[in-house]
Amino acid sequence: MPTTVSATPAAVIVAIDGPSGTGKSSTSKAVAAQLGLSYLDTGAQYRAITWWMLSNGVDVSDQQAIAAAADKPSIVSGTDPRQPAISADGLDAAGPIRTQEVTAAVSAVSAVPEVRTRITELQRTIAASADGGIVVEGRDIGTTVLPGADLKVFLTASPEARAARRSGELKTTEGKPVTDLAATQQALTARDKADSSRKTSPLKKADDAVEVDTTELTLEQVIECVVTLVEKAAARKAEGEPVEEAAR
Ligand SMILES: Nc1ncnc2c1ncn2[C@@H]1O[C@H](COP(=O)(O)OP(=O)(O)OP(=O)(O)O)[C@@H](O)[C@H]1O
Ligand SMILES: Nc1ccn([C@H]2C[C@H](O)[C@@H](COP(=O)(O)O)O2)c(=O)n1
Repeated sequence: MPTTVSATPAAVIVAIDGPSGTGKSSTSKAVAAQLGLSYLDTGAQYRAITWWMLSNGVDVSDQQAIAAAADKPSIVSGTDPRQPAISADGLDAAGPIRTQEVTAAVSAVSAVPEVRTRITELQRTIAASADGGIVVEGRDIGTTVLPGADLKVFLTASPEARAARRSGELKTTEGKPVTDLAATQQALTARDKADSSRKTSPLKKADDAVEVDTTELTLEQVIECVVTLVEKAAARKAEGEPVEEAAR
């Protein structure tokens, strides 16, 4: 992650969406750190509520049980891009939310409307209190959570590229590296399908989002591209141009 912090001319709200493994988290953290913005990982919030449910005996195959428990845990997110933090009922969830057990259950939990209402409210509150601007990444930020964002970016990449990126970092529950590329790609596309086909707030590119295909780009190139888009959006915002213009 770059260490230089350059000044943005206006406090911008940036929405970064896209399927799994397209580079949303890596890009969002680096862009926020470079431009001195706050950062919110909304996937981590859905993962944290899923982890809480799994740890507290909620049957995650039962939509009604999930809905009934949606308001119970306290989910707290840090917004420092250099030290992302997430807790559920005061317990550090940063490690447990990345296990395969949580990854396998998170699409089902996050599809339940009561969960989405709860987490969306939390996200809007955090974004509204980020006085210096914020980069919020997820699946429905540009379409549902922050439709008035100053800049919307939709990251894509081929399933093969995403699986190759993911397989380098995944661990089994026993702590062994995941080496089966085909299985990784299958799990990733299955999660995308579930996230894109759910009724409430599916994964979807906002009409006014800038699409960036990262398949052939290095992470550094993607970061540079998004930094430029944010700087342009911030300059337009400072000049008082309409929000729709800022997102082009
Ligand atoms: N352009 C790129 N080239 C190569 N590797 C990349 C690129 N972008 C991201 N990566 C790597 O791919 C992996 C997944 O990236 P990241 O976690 O940022 O994706 P994501 O879209 O946030 O995924 P998810 O939605 O599943 O959390 C990381 O190991 C990251 O370093
Ligand atoms: N805005 C969001 C963010 C995430 N989700 C769901 C769908 C994902 O499969 C899951 C985990 O996200 P990740 O950590 O992989 O980015 O959370 C969502 O529905 N809406």
